[in-house]
Amino acid sequence: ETKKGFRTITHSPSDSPLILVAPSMSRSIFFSKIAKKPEEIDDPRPLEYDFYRKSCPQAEKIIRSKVRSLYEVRSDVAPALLRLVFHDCFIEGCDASVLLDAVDGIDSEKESPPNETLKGFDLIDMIKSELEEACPGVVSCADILVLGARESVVLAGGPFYPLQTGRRDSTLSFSEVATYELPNPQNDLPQIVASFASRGFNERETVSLLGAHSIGTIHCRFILNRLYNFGGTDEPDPTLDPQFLDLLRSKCNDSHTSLSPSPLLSPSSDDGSTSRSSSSQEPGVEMDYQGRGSGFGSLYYRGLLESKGILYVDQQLTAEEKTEAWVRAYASDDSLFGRDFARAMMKLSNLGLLTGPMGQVRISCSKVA
Ligand code: HEM
Ligand SMILES: [Ca+2]
Repeated sequence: ETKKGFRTITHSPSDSPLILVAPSMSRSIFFSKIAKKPEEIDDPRPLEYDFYRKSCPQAEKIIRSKVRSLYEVRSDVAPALLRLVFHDCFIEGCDASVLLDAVDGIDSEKESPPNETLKGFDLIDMIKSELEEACPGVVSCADILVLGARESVVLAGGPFYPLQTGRRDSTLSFSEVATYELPNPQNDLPQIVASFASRGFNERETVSLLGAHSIGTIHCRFILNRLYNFGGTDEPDPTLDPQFLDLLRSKCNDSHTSLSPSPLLSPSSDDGSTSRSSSSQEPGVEMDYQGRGSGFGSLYYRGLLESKGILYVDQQLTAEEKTEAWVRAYASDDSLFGRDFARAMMKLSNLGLLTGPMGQVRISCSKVA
């Protein structure tokens, strides 16, 4: 129905009167500015599938192929990008806040103690620079993070999951929040459950997300106390399988204790002995320590059932029946794990949405535009 160049649109059966919209107005502007129900007026624009289809049609393809080509030459690409998205999304949502550098003496999340060993910032920069060449100023760092992590999961043998895009980048870094709200590897089960519940994840989702610990490396500093001096006892963690204890001790020997004076016993204190640049030389244990090849998920959970969890926090998943039941389920059913992990990753990737007109699209992911 046309009336002097205006289309008449009824946007919902119950809504009246009709609203006149100029044909040139984009659908998104129309829906975000005019057609919202009163209680939704301040809501941000929702994410969309292939948000960049007009503004940068190659965006998702560029991200996919760049992650793949980096992965071919560097095996640590997948774990680095997967961990990065968790540390971003868990703190004030998926807004690339974790990527910002400190400025003018204001601390950055990057430098907060739980993020000291985060890797992959250089990878994000490489992906971003290709996108900037193709379509300057269009693709957000927050979208690069979630899409890069999805590609990493697939490359590591995990499930594909659909993701919408259109996230925008924060102008703030939340260093204090990261310090206190990122889970700690020494947390016990009630602490883990409470921490994930605060972000909307139930126990089943929490157990499935920890399946991310199927890939990557754990630096010795995170497990030394379990191996040599558990809870100040001068003894190892009694719940560790004895043979596995020997294997871990062979990779992380006692002399490391004096090299890195247990940041874990005082988790939130920065003892200054650990910098990102040195962590790559630090000894560690491969999550896939037996080199059993691909097996994203089930091998991790089977390890837990054999008391071979590497981090204390991993082994805690078997501490109570309610979560152990999910560990058992995932250990024996790959496709159940794949479905649950995919769904939980989608949920993680949509935490705390920052969409237009809020936030910005950074040009360099480490700096506010
Ligand atoms: C209770 C929750 C969690 C705790 C306490 C935790 C803690 C840790 C710690 C201490 C490391 C070793 C870091 C290092 O040695 O440099 C690690 C590695 C890793 N974490 Fe988690 N994590 C948790 C949940 C998650 C989740 C939900 C994901 C992703 C969905 C994830 C992904 C990873 C990955 C991929 C690595 C390997 C990183 C690499 O090799 O570069 N973690 N985590
Ligand atoms: Ca964030």
